[in-house]
Amino acid sequence: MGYAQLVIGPAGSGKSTYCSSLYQHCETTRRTIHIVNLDPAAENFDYPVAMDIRELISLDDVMEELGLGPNGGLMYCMEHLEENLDEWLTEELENYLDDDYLVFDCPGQIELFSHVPVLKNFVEHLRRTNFNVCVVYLLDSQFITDVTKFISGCMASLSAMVQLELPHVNILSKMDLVTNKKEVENYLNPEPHLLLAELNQRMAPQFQKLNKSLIEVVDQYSMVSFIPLDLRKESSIQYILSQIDNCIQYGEDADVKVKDFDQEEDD
Ligand SMILES: Nc1nc2c(ncn2[C@@H]2O[C@H](COP(=O)(O)OP(=O)(O)OP(=O)(O)O)[C@@H](O)[C@H]2O)c(=O)[nH]1
Ligand SMILES: [Mg+2]
Repeated sequence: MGYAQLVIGPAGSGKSTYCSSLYQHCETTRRTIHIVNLDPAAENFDYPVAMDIRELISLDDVMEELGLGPNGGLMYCMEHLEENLDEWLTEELENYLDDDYLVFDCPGQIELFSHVPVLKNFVEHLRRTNFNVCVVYLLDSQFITDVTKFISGCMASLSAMVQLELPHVNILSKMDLVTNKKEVENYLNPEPHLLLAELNQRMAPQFQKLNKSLIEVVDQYSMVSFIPLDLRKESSIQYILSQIDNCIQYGEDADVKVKDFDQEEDD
């Protein structure tokens, strides 16, 4: 069994920075993780790159040869990745054995996890190769200064959740930049009825019914929960990692054995 995090979220939300901080954290705690670059447009890395999509396809070549712009070029690269899952990914994964822990640093184009099947097929491939996968969705705390932005952030995360159908951890990144901590903390675990009241207050009366449905959707998918990430604090990274580990049952082998044993005794 292998373990993997798929780190996604809007452009600039802090995915690559999160990956490198996680790497550093694991170095200090003497834990081995491997970071994989899935962004064909990435150029500088603060972490050792274990696998790299740029070895499969070059964005510059694609843009030049096909006359595509940066976003169209990226989508082309990702589709190329999808077509080469069986060859490229399978081969690359052969370097990783049982119990290895991979973290995939994804590009920020929202289409990738909203309406093209690339990442879905990617994770299905990982799961077939016996990986436990968790989606780590980063949202920039700078963008949730009011309820409308918060809901829009939730909806984007939700679209990833329904597409990928994986355990899902929402993270509010860049907490060190937040000046009004109280205001943001209100959105970490908000009461749905308070969100609704706030939304109704912000918007014209004809949207009340829609607002109610929106909040219900978000609430029923248990979306309204974000873990704050403050990279200045080791404890913050540690906590997030432990939540994710929990989702993918990393390090629970010992527990599982104890449970099996107990069960046998009960039977
Ligand atoms: N202050 C602060 N800045 C951050 C933090 N995380 C990321 N940044 C900055 O935000 C910018 C974008 O960060 P990246 O890690 O490149 O974001 P990304 O999600 O990988 O971006 P794309 O790959 O382009 O989608 C950079 O200038 C980072 O230095 C954080 O926790 N605190
Ligand atoms: Mg990045």
